[in-house]
Amino acid sequence: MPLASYSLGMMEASVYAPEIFARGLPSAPQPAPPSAGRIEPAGSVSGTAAPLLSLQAIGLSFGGVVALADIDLSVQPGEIRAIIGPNGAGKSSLINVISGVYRPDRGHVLLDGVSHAQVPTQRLARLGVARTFQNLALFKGLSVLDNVASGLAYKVRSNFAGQVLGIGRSRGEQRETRGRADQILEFLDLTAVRERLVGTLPYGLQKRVELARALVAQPRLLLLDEPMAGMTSGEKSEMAGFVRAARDRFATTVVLIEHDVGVVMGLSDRIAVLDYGRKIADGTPDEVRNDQRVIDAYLGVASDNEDGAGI
Ligand SMILES: Nc1ncnc2c1ncn2[C@@H]1O[C@H](COP(=O)(O)OP(=O)(O)OP(=O)(O)O)[C@@H](O)[C@H]1O
Repeated sequence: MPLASYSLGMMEASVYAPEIFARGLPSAPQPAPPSAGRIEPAGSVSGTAAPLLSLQAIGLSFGGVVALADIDLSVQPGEIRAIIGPNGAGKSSLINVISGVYRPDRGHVLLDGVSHAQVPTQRLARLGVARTFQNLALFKGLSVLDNVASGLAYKVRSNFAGQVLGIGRSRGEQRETRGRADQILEFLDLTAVRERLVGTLPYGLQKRVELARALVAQPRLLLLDEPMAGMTSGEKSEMAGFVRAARDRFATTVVLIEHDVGVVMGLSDRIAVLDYGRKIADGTPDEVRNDQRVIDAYLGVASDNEDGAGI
């Protein structure tokens, strides 16, 4: 069986190149994206550029359970790419393979066309990849600002605890980190809750704080694991607007898995559909919506979709 590999090598070289972090946060943040209403279709993404992320023949099993079988996926720079599918289809497994949490049994994950073995989370951040989690992974007893600042902990010399307590190696570092965090808070309309302990915020706002923490490092690739899970329909529209705004503002490539197919259809440039660990469709929202295999896979599971939006 060929060794699985994870491909990030060139990414590492390029992550230190000025163009990635030199994009800079917005000096004058744009107004917050629309908080409700239908999301306009995503802007066009070139299909001819070299993919930022590409999965080749990924296979993953847990004992006798095949979670992923022969999955190919290509993600273009600047694209919002969704992965959907019924329960147990393999979505979480796939995002865990992309983010290096799982090592696939076979296949390759390539970033910028280069392959590496499984990458620890800390190193992923250095390579320009950030993610959010299905179940929030925030420091509930810390402020919103400190949580967002923690998204930059990997790139400063002083450690995170030192920064929070103000005893880090460099006060300048601390100022810069907080300045960046403040800019992202403003961008995501979170400034009003800057000093609140995260655990005291409503769930929808906590999800947005997690997005802020992932975004603060301006990742090239942002992986969102069910970013709208547990939200009301208004909160979902708002979150979708923020994801779109983040892509547009920072040119971040987004890969997301999400149960609410209605939201995904309005937000994504392209959608891959998994069923029983296999990719059964891949295309634009319209192509996917009209694909008979997708319709069949979702028959009988429409109640999973809170809004009953169907496909
Ligand atoms: N850690 C694990 N151990 C054993 N089996 C697992 C594990 N993780 C996933 N599986 C199995 O792999 C298959 C794919 O699961 P996965 O969680 O990736 O699907 P999913 O599409 O994310 O599902 P859901 O929408 O319910 O979260 C399922 O059959 C699941 O039971």
